Amino acid sequence: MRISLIQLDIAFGNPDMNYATVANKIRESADAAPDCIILPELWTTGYDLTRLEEIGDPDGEFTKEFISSLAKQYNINIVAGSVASRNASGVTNRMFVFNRSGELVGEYSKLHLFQLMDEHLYLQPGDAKGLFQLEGILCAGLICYDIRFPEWVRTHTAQGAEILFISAEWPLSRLSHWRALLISRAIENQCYVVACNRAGSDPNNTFAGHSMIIDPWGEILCEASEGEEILTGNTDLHKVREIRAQIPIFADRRPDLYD
Ligand SMILES: NC(=O)CCC(=O)C(=O)O
Repeated sequence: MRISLIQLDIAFGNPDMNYATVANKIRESADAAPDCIILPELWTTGYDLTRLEEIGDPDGEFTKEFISSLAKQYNINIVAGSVASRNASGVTNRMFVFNRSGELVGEYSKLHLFQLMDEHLYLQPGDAKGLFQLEGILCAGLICYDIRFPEWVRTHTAQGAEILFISAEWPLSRLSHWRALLISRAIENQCYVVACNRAGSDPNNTFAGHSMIIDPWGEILCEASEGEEILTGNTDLHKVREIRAQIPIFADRRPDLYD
């Protein structure tokens, strides 16, 4: 699968501007003929958390229609990062995944809320895994802080996920953690890690960029710089199967003793 990661700056609290930017970036990405595109976390609003009741997308409906039509128009699978999706019980940080026909094939709400950026004050946590199929490949969607929870990531790969799609707004001050955690998740799960971060700053943070694709041996196949960039790379699923056969960690696990 050929994948483009759209590492963009996000206009703080300005969904209209962000939808327009994303439509342009997806059009631009299509030139590299990717099978799949991924966007960063909370790309419609950024971390304008105090205004999410006002600017969050009701049930994610506008975002779903918007992304579905772009997926169809360009014949590309889209892992649509995450958006603030609001309903009667609150706002979730929610990822939507569309296939080339514009069908919704996956949804995931961020499970672990990041207190350092006040998420626990404004967001409701998810309660379900982020597994979905794209082009016959079992994939998992995760959001930013989730990568600090290897036990959560493992529940997806133990069920067979071969590509982890991670959308993030990860600050520059912890860039070393971002890189180390992503490489670790790839090695320990023997899977591809496709991690799309944002660029730029908001009133509270400067973000790291450094989106990347990591192979199941832990090698970084491509890595963006700090600024806005569209990064494209290829995954080869044979590599996942070869490494899982060579070092059979899933067969050798002892989950009966892990609690
Ligand atoms: N948006 C996030 O979840 C940020 C997570 C983060 O920065 C971390 O260090 O973890």
